[in-house]
Amino acid sequence: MSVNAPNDNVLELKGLKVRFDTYEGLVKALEGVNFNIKSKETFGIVGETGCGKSVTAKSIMRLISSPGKITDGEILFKRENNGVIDILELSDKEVREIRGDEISMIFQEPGEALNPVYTTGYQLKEAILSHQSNEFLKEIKNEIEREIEEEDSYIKKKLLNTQIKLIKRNIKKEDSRLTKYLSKIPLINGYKDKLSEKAKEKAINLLEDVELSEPEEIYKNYPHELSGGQKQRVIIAMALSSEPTLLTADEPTSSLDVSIQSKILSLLDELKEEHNLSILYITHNLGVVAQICDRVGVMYSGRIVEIANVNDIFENPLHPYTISLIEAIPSSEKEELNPIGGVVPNLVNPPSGCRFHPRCPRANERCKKKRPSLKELEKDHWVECYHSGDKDGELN
Ligand SMILES: Nc1ncnc2c1ncn2[C@@H]1O[C@H](COP(=O)(O)OP(=O)(O)OP(=O)(O)O)[C@@H](O)[C@H]1O
Repeated sequence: MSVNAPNDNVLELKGLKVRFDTYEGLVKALEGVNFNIKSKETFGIVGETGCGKSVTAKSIMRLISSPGKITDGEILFKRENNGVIDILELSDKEVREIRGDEISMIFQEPGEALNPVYTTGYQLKEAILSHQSNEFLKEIKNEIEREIEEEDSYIKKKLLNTQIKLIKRNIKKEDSRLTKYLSKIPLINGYKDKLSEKAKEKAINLLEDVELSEPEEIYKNYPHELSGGQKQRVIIAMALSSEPTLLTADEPTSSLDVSIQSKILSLLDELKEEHNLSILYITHNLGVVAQICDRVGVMYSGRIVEIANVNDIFENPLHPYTISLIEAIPSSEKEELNPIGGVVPNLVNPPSGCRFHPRCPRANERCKKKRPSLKELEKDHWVECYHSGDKDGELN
């Protein structure tokens, strides 16, 4: 299904709601999330633990499983052919075609995403072949056709022609007994080695792209032989192997030490340019937001409460929650983090009206009764607060 939304957005979330049916009651995890990601930008989602960052990322990939359910909203995604689809309207098969292909993801724990039993090279090659084997098979077919033109031996020509027939069957994913049988005959399955060589070549290039020195060595290593930073670079290489349009990154550096974290962020920034990527970057760390994001959405208790360019968020925060988050950053390494007063709301019985009102220094009766809507108070600066922009008045 194609939806018309002609603009520069790669992704647009509209009114997304997610619920978890638990023994404690219905967890209202996302309560109408709205934001967009433009082509080739890094959009950050920042907020305290439990506010709904990961649930948002998982919803985009349709990875919310029982007891969770997406109950409302739209997730509009601009495909490589420029058609816009609502991910929530797709069949499971259609979603699988997009997930890990046009939309890739990297997660917090690099170790968990790699299989300890296989070498990194094998895993990377498999990832490449799962998306690109047809492209490689077509290249190999053309190469064999050129070989046939130069070949004098009748028998060799015959064998090469049989290889071409087999390649065509593989491109069409014909899984017949004949295909399986022919694929086992050494004289006509030479294309398999060529396919493997092409995937290896691409894997080594990707390992170079993610700036791993000695990529040939890394290719042969098992995951346990790599450091945390090296593993995360391999994961990024795997995520890029399908040449995605959108990369979702859920706290991918939080388990790494600070200097490696910073290098990975710089790498992602470079890769965004080289690979024409848009990135959704999820973090609870405003320092990370400052380093990597172009725009940011501040999330509180299942709502995006402020969206702005990264400079505006730091220099002119308008929502009282964003202001508290920024004030919580210690001004020197010696200083402790200043925690935000109050507690993160219970999502089974969330506060009425604006969910931040119990912790907000500016809350009044109106905030308790009715939730404000997200409004553009300054150019490209959206805020969901009755008091933002004017310390005394009520603008919204
Ligand atoms: N499988 C689940 N079952 C029940 N509730 C869930 C489940 N997954 C998430 N939730 C609820 O959804 C809310 C949002 O969770 P989410 O993982 O998105 O938070 P987060 O902002 O990513 O936090 P963190 O930074 O700690 O990862 C949580 O408060 C939790 O109550």
